Amino acid sequence: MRRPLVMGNWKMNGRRCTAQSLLSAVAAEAATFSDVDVVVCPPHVYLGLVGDRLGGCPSIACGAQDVSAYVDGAYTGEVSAEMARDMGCEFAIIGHSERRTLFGETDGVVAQKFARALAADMTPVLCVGETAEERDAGRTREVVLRQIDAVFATCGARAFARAVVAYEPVWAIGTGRAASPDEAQAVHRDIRDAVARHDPEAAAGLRILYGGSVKAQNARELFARADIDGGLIGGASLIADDFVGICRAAGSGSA
Ligand SMILES: O=C(CO)COP(=O)(O)O
Repeated sequence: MRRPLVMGNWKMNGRRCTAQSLLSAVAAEAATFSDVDVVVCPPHVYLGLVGDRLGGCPSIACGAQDVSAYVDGAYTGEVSAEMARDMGCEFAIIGHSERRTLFGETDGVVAQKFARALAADMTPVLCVGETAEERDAGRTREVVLRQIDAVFATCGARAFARAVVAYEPVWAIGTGRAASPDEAQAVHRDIRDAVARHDPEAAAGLRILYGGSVKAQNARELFARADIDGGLIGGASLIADDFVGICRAAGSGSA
């Protein structure tokens, strides 16, 4: 019922030439994952280039890694949701743990950005997840639900009617240590139940991605779980063969 979604978050990596060759290699294989929605999220400065390149490949969409909490105005260095939308972005990653920890984004700021993405007619991809310390203290559920609730508080009960959630345990990002399929599934279930308490219809259709050390080797087992609807991929999204393998693993075709 929920169409699988795989997103590549390039983070602050690449140059024009590597972006072009990566996109060409992924686009050339697009027919092998035609039952999966695929989105690439380059650094803002390369959005135009990526948009131009994807013009010939309608099955791969473009997303922003972040948007400003403000609308257009005197905010030096910021990029508004409206600008990202104007450059062809259909999705916006919101509240990635690197933004939360390295750039001090609070739940309140994250909720504001989520609202801006919606207002700009983009699909916000809300990242949630606990740190290693929080996990060790048995606080995973509490932390993740607090992050979800902050968005409901700002955006209202229908906040997730057109949105995606990405569960990215902080301890799994870039460490080579992914959550086990069972562990991830349990958190995804908690997230869907939490959304259902406000909006049962949105919860049923909500795509919940898993992120954190997803590779072509572990993707299929993760995506096979009932509430894992795809992945948000960091490092492996920079390597064409790996990213293509993950996209195929999300679909019904063979890897
Ligand atoms: O942070 C991530 C995607 O947003 C995950 O990164 P890795 O896939 O490199 O662990």
